Amino acid sequence: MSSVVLFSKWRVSPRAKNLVSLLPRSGEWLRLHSSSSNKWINRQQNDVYSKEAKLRNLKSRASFKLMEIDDKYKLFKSDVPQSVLDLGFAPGSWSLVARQRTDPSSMILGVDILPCEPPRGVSSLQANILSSKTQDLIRLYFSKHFQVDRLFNTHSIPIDKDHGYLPPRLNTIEDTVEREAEQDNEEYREIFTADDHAHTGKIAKRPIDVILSDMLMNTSGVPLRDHLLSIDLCDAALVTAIDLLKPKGAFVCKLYRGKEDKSFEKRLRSVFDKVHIFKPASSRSESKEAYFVGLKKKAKVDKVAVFTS
Ligand SMILES: C[S@@+](CC[C@H](N)C(=O)[O-])C[C@H]1O[C@@H](n2cnc3c(N)ncnc32)[C@H](O)[C@@H]1O
Repeated sequence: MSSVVLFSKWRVSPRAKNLVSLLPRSGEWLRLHSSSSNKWINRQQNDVYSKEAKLRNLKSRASFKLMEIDDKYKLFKSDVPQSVLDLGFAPGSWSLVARQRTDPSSMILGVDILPCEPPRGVSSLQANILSSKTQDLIRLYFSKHFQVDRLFNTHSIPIDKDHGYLPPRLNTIEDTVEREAEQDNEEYREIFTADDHAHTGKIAKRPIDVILSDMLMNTSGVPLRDHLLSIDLCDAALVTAIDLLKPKGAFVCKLYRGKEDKSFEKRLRSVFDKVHIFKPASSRSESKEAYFVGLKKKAKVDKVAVFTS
């Protein structure tokens, strides 16, 4: 029996008929959709920050938020190389500001769950920050003298007693050289040259100077849901900061505000000596977003205590 015959036997129930009558005709869908898009376009066109971003060839008005944060809290240094991690970097406005405001030999890595071409001079990783494997890849990028064992399963790493979580169980160049005779070298992928290692001398356990997070999923319009999802992303960024940010390092994190603000602020205070909540002038006043800034990361942080006390 063909599907056409089946379809011809289909009857619309009285209840379904009522529902169908509630649906707008196709032109109305179109009008609804186009009126909200028009609103968005008008708002963008009349917005001074959007105009300025266009004039200055910036990717988006979001650049100004980071500029304001940096003007106030001095995150970037133009005279010493820094390592900067930009979480939720797409489309790249913040990474571009970091690139422009840091020393040219700084390392900047953008991470986003979406595929995105990074700005020139910025590296990128397409990954979900909520996956622990992502942290390993970030560590690998900044610890440039490490080599990664291709067969290494990051999910089976034992917990490190020293600082709580994933230890850098990646192979150093010396380890690999020693084992070269007995192992097939094809199992290892060299990320950078041995010269980098000789130059740097020591392997930094926590290699990052500044961690930025502007992560947010599309808001649903249900404030509590959006707030709790935002808290999850902020906590993931904070875990990354506890594990990978240098002592005295700086942290910036966007939070869609709500009832959990205070507890997140408390966690931040147990990791950083100074904590500020900042709403840049370039952030729309009707938006529930604010930026939580942590400065001077403490030298010793007990991650379990941060999340349990
Ligand atoms: C507001 S946009 C960031 C804008 C960016 N700071 C800029 O200036 O161009 C938020 C980004 O967070 C990313 N994001 C959301 N959840 C994420 C997750 N779990 N892991 C990685 N990125 C995520 C989104 O894909 C989105 O690109």
